[in-house]
Amino acid sequence: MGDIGFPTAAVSETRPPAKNKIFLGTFIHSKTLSELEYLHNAAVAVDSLGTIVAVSPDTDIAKAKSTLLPQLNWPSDDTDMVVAKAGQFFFPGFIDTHLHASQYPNVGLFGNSTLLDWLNTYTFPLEASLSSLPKAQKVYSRVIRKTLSHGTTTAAYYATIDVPATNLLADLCLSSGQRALIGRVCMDQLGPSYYLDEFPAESLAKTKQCIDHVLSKDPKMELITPIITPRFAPACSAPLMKELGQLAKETDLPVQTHISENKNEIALVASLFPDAGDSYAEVYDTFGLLTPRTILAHAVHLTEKEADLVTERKSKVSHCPCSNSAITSGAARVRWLLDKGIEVGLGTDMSGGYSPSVLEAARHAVLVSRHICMDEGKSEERDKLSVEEVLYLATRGGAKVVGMEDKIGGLEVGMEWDAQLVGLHEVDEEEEEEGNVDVFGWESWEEKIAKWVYNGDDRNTKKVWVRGRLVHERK
Ligand SMILES: O=c1[nH]c(=O)c2nc[nH]c2[nH]1
Repeated sequence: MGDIGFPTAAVSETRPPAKNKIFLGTFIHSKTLSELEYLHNAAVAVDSLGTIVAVSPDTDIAKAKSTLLPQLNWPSDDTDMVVAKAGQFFFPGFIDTHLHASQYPNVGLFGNSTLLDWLNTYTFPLEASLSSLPKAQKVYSRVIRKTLSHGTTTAAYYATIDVPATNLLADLCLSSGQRALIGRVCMDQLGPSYYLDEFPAESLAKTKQCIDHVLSKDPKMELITPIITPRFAPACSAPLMKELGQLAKETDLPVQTHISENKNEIALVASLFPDAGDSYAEVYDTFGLLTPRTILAHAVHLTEKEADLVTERKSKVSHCPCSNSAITSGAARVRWLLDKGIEVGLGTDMSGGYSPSVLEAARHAVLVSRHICMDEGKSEERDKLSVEEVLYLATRGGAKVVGMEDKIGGLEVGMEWDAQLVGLHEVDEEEEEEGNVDVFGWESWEEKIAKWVYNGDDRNTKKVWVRGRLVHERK
């Protein structure tokens, strides 16, 4: 499998020397929210550190060798050429802005539950059991491999309250080469007695241990980043949220939490925090947790005033349509959030969500937006999200949500090569079919992309790179 895999020690010190690479073929990425850019017969040059250093139109392999290599001063025997086959294209890696690595074994297991009973029945027992490191190793290795195989190059992970298991997740992301935000879950109330931080001070100290661990392994946060993770307001006491808000201010680290997912949850927040503002968003704001680096998952039932506050604080939203439908939380109004100027990305939210695939989240986002349109009297045709728009949310939008828009989400010079090679099956009577998307040859590229969004899966994800390194290859 070539140069797959990183050692687990600090990234910058121990990376094996990588070769320069030139990718050749069709490149597709979002230009704006509503527009994809298609570059055919092009070459993208990626240096040994994984940075895109040239994008060259009208370049085939011969021209790349005769013109691009000399321009870059790269010796041809030290440069790998990666050529897309007919029907294949390069696309930015997906960014999953919200998922619980620890809940992966439970995907598809939610019955008819809704948030609060789902947490007690399915979620807390599983998360608690991951204090067993062999079990955590099995679950975390699998979720990383699985999400990579679906083209997820960056993941904002929740782990559990357990420090060694959370640190293991960080180590495994490093060794697998997946870019990740690693969050130790903080919760000192509401959960069962066997799965709680005892005191705010303990929760804070354990969070700091995980932050230190991540920074000791990747001091420049080139691949993994610690993220402060108050589970959600009902599970965090006021003193704990205050400490975590203070920590966010001191460290300028990102924060992730849940907001306004379910109506009973919102009522619970109002009853638990009568003195911390008038709404769920104001509770977080009271404790300094609504920062420009905060990722708010769900945001299904935000009021106008709350959305305005989120806009003002420049906090971001992770839209989790599979989860919102599966555990009957509601339909988040993405167009409305975007109109408010809020940055939105997509989250699989495993295991509230049942699928590891951001592509699945993208198609579900399209469908949920149509349900909003059918909710007569409230919405307009323009609430519908297009294929182009959900692909933007899956890449550039997600990059903004995780605060990495200068590095990932697009394929321009200066960005890092976090990308996937997608192949769609060209119908041929002689050949066995591969995957669920059939291309007959008369489709435009726009139509091929639409077919991929609605019917594609991991069988179409042929290769995946993070920072220029191959991290998944479909055999
Ligand atoms: O979808 C969700 N998954 C969770 O694990 C969780 N915890 C609090 N709120 C939550 N929502």
